[in-house]
Amino acid sequence: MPLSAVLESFGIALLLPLLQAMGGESDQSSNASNILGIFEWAGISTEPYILLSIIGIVFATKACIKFASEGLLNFYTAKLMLRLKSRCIAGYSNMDHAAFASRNTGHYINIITTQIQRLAKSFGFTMHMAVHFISSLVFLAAAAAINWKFALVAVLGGLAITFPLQALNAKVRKISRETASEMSLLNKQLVQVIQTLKYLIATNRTERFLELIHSSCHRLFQHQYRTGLAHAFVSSIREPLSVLLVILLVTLQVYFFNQGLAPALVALLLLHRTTQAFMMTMGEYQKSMELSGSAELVHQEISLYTSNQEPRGDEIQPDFQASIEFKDVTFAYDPHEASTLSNITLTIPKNHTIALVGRSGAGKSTLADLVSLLIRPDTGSILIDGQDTRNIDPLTWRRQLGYVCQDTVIFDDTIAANICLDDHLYHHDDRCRERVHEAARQAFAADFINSLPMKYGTVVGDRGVRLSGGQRQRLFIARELYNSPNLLILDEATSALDGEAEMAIRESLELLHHTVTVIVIAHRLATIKHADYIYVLDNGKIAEEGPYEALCGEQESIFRSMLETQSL
Ligand SMILES: Nc1ncnc2c1ncn2[C@@H]1O[C@H](COP(=O)(O)OP(=O)(O)OP(=O)(O)O)[C@@H](O)[C@H]1O
Repeated sequence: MPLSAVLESFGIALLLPLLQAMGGESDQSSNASNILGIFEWAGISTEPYILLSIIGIVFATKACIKFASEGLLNFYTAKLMLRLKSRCIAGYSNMDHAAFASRNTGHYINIITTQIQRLAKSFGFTMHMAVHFISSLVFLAAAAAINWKFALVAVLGGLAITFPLQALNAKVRKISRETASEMSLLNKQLVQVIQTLKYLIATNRTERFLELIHSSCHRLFQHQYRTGLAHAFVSSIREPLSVLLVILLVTLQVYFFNQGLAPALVALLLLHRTTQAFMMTMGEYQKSMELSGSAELVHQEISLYTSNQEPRGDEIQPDFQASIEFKDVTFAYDPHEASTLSNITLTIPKNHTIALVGRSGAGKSTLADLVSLLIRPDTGSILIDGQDTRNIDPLTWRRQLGYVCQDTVIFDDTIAANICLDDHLYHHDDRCRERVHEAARQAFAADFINSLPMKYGTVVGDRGVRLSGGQRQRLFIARELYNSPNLLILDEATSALDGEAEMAIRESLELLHHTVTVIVIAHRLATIKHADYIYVLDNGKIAEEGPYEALCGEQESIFRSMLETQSL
């Protein structure tokens, strides 16, 4: 793009011999002679109509270069956005679970959708700024070649206006940071309200949350208004400053310099372009400052996920042939607080069903998260087939797991896609279709699916909003069974089901007995009656353990009191 400034300067400089010829100045300035000399050397006629045609060609070429360079810049801006989005998504998906869970959904949506887009825009403004700055130097150099005194005055004038604008830019930068974090807050509140809207409307509690959203929008409006004002200020002073410089130079020309009219006019024209290019540099700088908060936020985010990548012990890819062992495992979510799990030692033999029971908050789900390697022990070790999980590739391990967690995970897609995660495969692969139907039968979901108007093609809505709680749980179980896992973790997997449905699923799962390893977490003790071995957790420790019948025989035990409260 500076090439277009070179061309424009050349085009303007060509006016010098033209004006001198038209004004009848017989004694041409040395600059005009130099320009004409170049033409004569190249064998090009210096007739006025030839000069005018060349000026036309120069400006047309400049327009083509501008079009091509803008196109290229847009391409690289879009590419930058694409790469950043892909890198962030990949970075988040490989992030340590605890670090990922420390931020809310709104924050991640804000980074990936809005902040990266703003950063890419800021990149575009920075590139424009560099181009305008170089162009202003080119115009200035051309003006200096024609009239160095004018150019010197223009440089001094430019420096004088730069300093006051710096203070304005610092302010814009501060507002930009505030805008970026306000956007995160607004997204967080929006996601929260949208996810809980049904409850909020049903209990008439929308007002408080809408107020929060409204005040966040209001703060954003103020930030936007203030940056807009600063931007308007810089763009509106561009013209008067340029004209002021021209007036100053004309005054100097008349009273002090007293040079030929044609060089003075051409130098003025070039300096006018210099001022404009310089003010555009300032304008683009300010626009990029308006978005600098987003660039800082994305940069922080990249550092955060880079330094919180999940540990990968890639050497060993476990096949799970024998057992999972916990050896004196201790874990705390917060290193400054008491441990959530302490001195856990247990063994889960392959193809056995193990149950974890205990009061709410005892640490059962935390233990399941340790098994899936979502979190890692602070002390002690977890071994799979005798291999320390620190050396194990977590992805290979997780591929063998089925995990029905408490928060039912349903995608806004068809029933079939919710089970096999690939609607196309379901429709084009008979084997896949059979497996989907089989998994639905095992999860006691086939009947309700077949009663739906579109059966397996029914779209279930956002988080399965068009299904009942029990239907969602059965669909979730069907997905995990479809994958034929080696280890199935069922964390309150049947809590939303009626007695009949729970019994049916239990019977289905009993068919898997001794073919799949199962960890069942349940409050209803009837659910775990057929487990091979039961661990009772209390306050993060294993308080009792043994087979169901043995635990039933204990007096004054936690298990016993749970049995009594459930009248079993
Ligand atoms: N992501 C987390 N960050 C911080 N603390 C957590 C987190 N998840 C759980 N906890 C805390 O760890 C403790 C054990 O939680 P956990 O979910 O393992 O209990 P649980 O036995 O499964 O309970 P429930 O039966 O109610 O599901 C609780 O005190 C809980 O507040």
